Amino acid sequence: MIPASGSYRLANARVHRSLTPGLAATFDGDGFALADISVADGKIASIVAHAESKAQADAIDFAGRIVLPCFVDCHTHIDKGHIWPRKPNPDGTFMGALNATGADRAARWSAEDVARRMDFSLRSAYAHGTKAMRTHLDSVPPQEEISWPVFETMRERWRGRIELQAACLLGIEGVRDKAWFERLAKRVAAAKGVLGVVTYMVPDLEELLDHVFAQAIEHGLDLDFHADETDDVAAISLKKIAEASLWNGFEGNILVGHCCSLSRQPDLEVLDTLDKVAKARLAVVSLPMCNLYLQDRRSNGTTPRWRGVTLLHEMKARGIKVAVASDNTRDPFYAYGDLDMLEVYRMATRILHFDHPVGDWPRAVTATPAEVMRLEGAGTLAVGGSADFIVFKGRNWTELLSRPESDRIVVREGRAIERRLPDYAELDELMVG
Ligand SMILES: Nc1ccnc(=O)[nH]1
Repeated sequence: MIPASGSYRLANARVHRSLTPGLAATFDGDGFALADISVADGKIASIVAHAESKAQADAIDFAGRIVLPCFVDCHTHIDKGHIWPRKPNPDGTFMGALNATGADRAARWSAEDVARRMDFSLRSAYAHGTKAMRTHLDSVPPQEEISWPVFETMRERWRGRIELQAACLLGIEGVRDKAWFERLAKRVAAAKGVLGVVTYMVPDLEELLDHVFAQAIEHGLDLDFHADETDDVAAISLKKIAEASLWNGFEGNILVGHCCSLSRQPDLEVLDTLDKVAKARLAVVSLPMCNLYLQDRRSNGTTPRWRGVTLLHEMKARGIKVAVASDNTRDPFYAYGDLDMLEVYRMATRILHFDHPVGDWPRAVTATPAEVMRLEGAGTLAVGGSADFIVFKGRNWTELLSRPESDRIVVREGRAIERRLPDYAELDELMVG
C-alpha cells in the first residue's frame, strides 16, 4: 500500500485535531477530519483537508482509515522486561514484585542478559509503531555499573528507529548515601540520562528531595519520579515533589509516574496537591495496566474494587501535562504486555474514560510525552516533520479500539517497516535454571 520510494500522495486519511497542529479542516465531533497528505523524501511535504475535486489519480486512497503519528512511550522498564518465566510474582502484590525482581537482578542481570531482553523489547515496541521510549534502569549497586553501559550501546544501536532515553531508578532512601548518589548523578549525566528516584513517605523525605534537586541542578538533569504507588492515603510524596521543585527554583522538566494514592484522598487534600503540581509545572504519567494489576490486590481471594489510576482528568483540566505509558512488561510488576501503545491507549480509554468526549486524549500517547522528553515535533503530523505514522484499519474510535489492529501499517521516514514481532522462544535459554 505504501510505495517504497518514500515520495507519494495519500488521499482520504482520517487524522485527529489534537495531533495535526495548523491543519485547517472541519473536524467532526470525535475530532476527526479527512486529509490528503503528501510525503517527499521521508518528510510530510503537505497536509491539507481532503478535497474530492482535487484528489489526484496518482494518490493512494486510504478510504477513511485512521492515521496517527508514531507513539511515544515515556515510562517503561525494559531492563526488567520478560523475566516472568524465570521469576514470576508469587502473589501479584507490589511487595511480591519488589522482592522477586530484587532476587532476579542480583542473580541474573549480567550485561548480556539485560541487553538481550532490552533488544527483544525494543523490537516489539518498534513493530507496534513506537518511535521514542524512556526506560527506567534499576540502579542499585552494583547494577548501575552493568545497566548504564548496556543502555548506551542500545541507544546507539537503535538510533533512527527508537529514540531511547533512560532514567536511574532507586528508592529514595538510597539518596542518604550522598557520596554514592552524587557519583550516580554524574554517571547519569555522562550518559545524557534523566535523574530518577522512587518516593514514598520516609521521615527525611524533604531533605532527601532537596538533595535530588540539588544534584539535578548541578548536573543539568531532568527529573523522573515514581511517586505514591500505593492505596495508602497518607502517601503524599507527589505534593512534596511539587513543593521541593518550587522552593528549589527547578527549571528542568519533571515527570512523575503513578501517583495512585491521590485518587483515594479527600477532595481538599487533592485540590491543594493539584494546585501545587500545576504551579510547579510537573507532568504526570499514569500506568493504567500495571496499576490495574498491582493495586488493590489482596492475597485472601477478594475482588479488587479500585482501578489504581490517578486523577488524570482533574490534572488535565488544570493544564497539567498528562500521559499514559506501558510501564512493565512480562515481569513481576506486570505479568503481561508487549510495549504496544495502542493497547495502552485502548486500556486507558476503558480504565480512565478517555471518551465522551475523546477531546485531546490521543496526545497522552504521542505529543505530550514527546514534549516531556524534549523530542521536538514528535507525536504530531505536521508539515516538515518526519513521515512517521501508523495506518490503521479502523475508521472511527469504536473500530480502532475494538480490535488489536495487528495488521496496522507502520511508516517510518515515509517507508513501511517490516513489522516482525520477536519470537518468545528466542529468550528461552535466558529463562532456564
Ligand atoms: N511499577 C513499578 C515500580 C517500580 N519498579 C518497577 O519496575 N515498576
